[in-house]
Amino acid sequence: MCAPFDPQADKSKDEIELGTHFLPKFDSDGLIPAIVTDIDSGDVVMFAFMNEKSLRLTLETKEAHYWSRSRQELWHKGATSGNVQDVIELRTDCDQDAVWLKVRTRGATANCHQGFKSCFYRAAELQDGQTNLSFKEESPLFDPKEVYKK
Ligand SMILES: N=c1c2ncn([C@@H]3O[C@H](COP(=O)(O)OP(=O)(O)OP(=O)(O)O)[C@@H](O)[C@H]3O)c2ncn1[C@@H]1O[C@H](COP(=O)(O)O)[C@@H](O)[C@H]1O
Ligand SMILES: [Mg+2]
Ligand SMILES: [Zn+2]
Repeated sequence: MCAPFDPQADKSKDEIELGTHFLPKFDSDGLIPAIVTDIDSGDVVMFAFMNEKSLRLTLETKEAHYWSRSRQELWHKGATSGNVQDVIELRTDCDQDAVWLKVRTRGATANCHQGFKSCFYRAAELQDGQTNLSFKEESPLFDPKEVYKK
């Protein structure tokens, strides 16, 4: 099936940056970065990539779909864990080479496969010449071993 958006190639800068047509720019691997935030808190909860198919499925179903580079497969987030991300708004940036998904997450409301609300659950800080990570979320919202059985 045809994607409900045109490729960016051969479009003018004004059409891309100030127009009203979605003209996503995929990189040489056919991927576009997706930043994901929680609709209520505004926190960044995930960063992943989409290909044309996952972007189309996300627009059609209003549930986040990605392309997993490590698993080399289309990934409907939450298919195993139940933590489906309902997409409330999907934005693109000025030059349309990144997307921003504002989501409400189902189930345990954890977006990370480690059970945390956000994948960004640790902060880096320089201490005595060493950069240490400190946990910004107290504990995971689910037990990954139980949920993913691996
Ligand atoms: N559920 C997740 C998941 N949730 C969030 N993330 C984050 O999503 C990002 C992209 O995922 P991947 O690592 O698969 O893809 P990638 O970053 O393109 O590939 P690499 O460069 O890391 O190899 C990573 O930064 C992860 O931290 C997850 N990454 C992988 N999973 C796996 O997805 C499978 C299905 O989980 P559910 O979708 O929750 O059912 C399980 O096997 C999980 O382990
Ligand atoms: Mg990764
Ligand atoms: Zn994560």
